[in-house]
Amino acid sequence: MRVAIIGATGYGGAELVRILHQHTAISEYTLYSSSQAEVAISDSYPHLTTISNQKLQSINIEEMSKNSDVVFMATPSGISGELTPSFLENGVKVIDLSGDFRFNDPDVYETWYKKASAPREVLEKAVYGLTELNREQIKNARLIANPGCYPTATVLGLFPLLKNVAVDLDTIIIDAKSGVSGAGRKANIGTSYCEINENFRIYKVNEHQHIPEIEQTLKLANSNLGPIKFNTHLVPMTRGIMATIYCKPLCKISEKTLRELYQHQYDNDRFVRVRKMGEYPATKEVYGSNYCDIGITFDERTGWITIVSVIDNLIKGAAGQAVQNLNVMLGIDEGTGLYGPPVFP
Ligand SMILES: NC(=O)C1=CN([C@@H]2O[C@H](COP(=O)(O)OP(=O)(O)OC[C@H]3O[C@@H](n4cnc5c(N)ncnc54)[C@H](OP(=O)(O)O)[C@@H]3O)[C@@H](O)[C@H]2O)C=CC1
Ligand SMILES: CC(=O)N[C@@H](CCC(=O)OP(=O)(O)O)C(=O)O
Repeated sequence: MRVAIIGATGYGGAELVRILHQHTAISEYTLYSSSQAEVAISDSYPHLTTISNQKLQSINIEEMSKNSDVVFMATPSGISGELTPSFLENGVKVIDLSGDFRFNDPDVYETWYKKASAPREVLEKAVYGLTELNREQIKNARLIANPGCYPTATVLGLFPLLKNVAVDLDTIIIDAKSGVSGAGRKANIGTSYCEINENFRIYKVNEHQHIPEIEQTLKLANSNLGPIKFNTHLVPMTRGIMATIYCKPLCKISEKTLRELYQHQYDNDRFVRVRKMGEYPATKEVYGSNYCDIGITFDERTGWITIVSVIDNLIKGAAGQAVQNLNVMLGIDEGTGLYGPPVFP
């Protein structure tokens, strides 16, 4: 299996390098950049010194197609939509970390990403790569749309509830927080130290591009779901996402029943850990790992459910989930290269 990474100089790409380094089934991977060539990746990322001395190569679709079986696109939105159709025509599989292939309807992408969509006929080839929901389809996929970081935490946190419990759908509120690496490595005033440090800020209020992705996926659990209330905050930490989700069930439900329902849903999913009663996960408890940890409770006093779902945005929210999907496509142990425990403290 020959693997290529486009966008290797970004945070998602560098995490792919780190994970593939410890992946027992992948011995060969090549790194591509649109802005640098013949420069070692370890010059951009000294933590990769002696781990990868590979030089970055220029992107050339024909050459890459001869030398690669799978391409990871760790690029900003809009790039994969342009390059992927040619890779697919050349018989190369694509795992896209961007939002370019996540929607069934091109108009939705164009409305929320404010960019031209990939053609509808290529969108139709894409399988949404939330491994826990779509494992069977991923096995035979040629194009994976790796989910967004917030949708990963949110959907894993809400799906079992919406599928199994009658909930007042108008009451669902998703309050999400992210570390700054979610914004990528490129320089930006909004993510500079002085703007982030000792600060806590809401952003993209009511217009985050992950809103339609969450709606589209959660409608598979309950087709009556309407527009969701979802907002995002930037937290002065490097990695991690916490989605705190509130909603009101239509009838009383015990905390024990709720937990059993979640445990049943994720029984065969080694990367989702449902916490014991009264325990709520913190982002550091999944830091550097492919886990999504979920805590859930029902408040007898108010009749509301609270769900807390945490991931590492760069791992389960991006590079880790992308490798999990690669493993499923290869028909090998889904956790290959991903068994590293969280780094704590
Ligand atoms: N950061 C996160 O937590 C998550 C990110 N994502 C998505 O994954 C993708 C990568 O994110 P991230 O690694 O954080 O982003 P970064 O900004 O850190 O890196 C993106 C990389 O894309 C490359 N690139 C830029 N323009 C082009 C171009 N025109 N053609 C080819 N390559 C280009 C750049 O490398 P070079 O200049 O060397 O070509 C750059 O290093 C994005 O779509 C992001 O939204 C998804 C989930 C979580
Ligand atoms: C902290 C931060 O800025 N996070 C980014 C995550 C972007 C992302 O992953 O975008 P796509 O999934 O659409 O590719 C954001 O909120 O836009």
